[in-house]
Amino acid sequence: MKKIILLGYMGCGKSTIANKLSKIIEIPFVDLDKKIEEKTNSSINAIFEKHGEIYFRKLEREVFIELLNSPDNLIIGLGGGTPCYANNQELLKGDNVVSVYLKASIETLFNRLAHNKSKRPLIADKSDDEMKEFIAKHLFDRSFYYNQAQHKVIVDDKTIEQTVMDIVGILA
Ligand SMILES: Nc1ncnc2c1ncn2[C@@H]1O[C@H](COP(=O)(O)OP(=O)(O)O)[C@@H](O)[C@H]1O
Ligand SMILES: O=C(O)C1=C[C@@H](OP(=O)(O)O)[C@@H](O)[C@H](O)C1
Ligand SMILES: [Mg+2]
Repeated sequence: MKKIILLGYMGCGKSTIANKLSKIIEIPFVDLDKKIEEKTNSSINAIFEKHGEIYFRKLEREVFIELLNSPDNLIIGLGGGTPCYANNQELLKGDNVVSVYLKASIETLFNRLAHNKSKRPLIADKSDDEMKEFIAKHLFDRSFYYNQAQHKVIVDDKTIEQTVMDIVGILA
């Protein structure tokens, strides 16, 4: 069954866009982070705090594979790091998978994340200056993995609706 996968850096809009896309194309949306939180009955912050990032990455891969193997058509919103660990990028190449990279500039990401960092353990404690540098370096490191996606949509200066319609166009 078809899986539409949205990937990209924290704050690029995976969760927001997937939610809206789901309503338009009438395919259910599952947010990988939310699924992990439901399964563990624990927040992403608490998982990082109690068990560390490596434990989270194992869990993330397990739950991602579980979703890919589900018999339903699904839109899956990944976490920002999902394609960058444990060879998960290979899972983006399956026959029934359509993967879309939501590509945002450092500036867009900074503007969105500056007020939305408390639930993101990798940046929660960073000052504005630290964040800018962190995002720039981290995005550079991760871009190799994001660019493995089959499709790319630039999200800078677009409304949620415009980005959703770009994806609808790709899926047509
Ligand atoms: N044009 C836009 N497209 C997507 N998100 C936007 C846009 N403008 C503002 N935002 C905000 O940016 C944030 C994106 O966060 P989120 O959807 O959680 O991203 P991700 O899941 O990729 O980390 C949300 O707070 C959303 O409301
Ligand atoms: O980039 C990352 O490594 C992470 C991104 C987060 O998801 P969002 O991209 O939805 O914020 C979440 O999975 C976790 O905090 C780690
Ligand atoms: Mg998200």
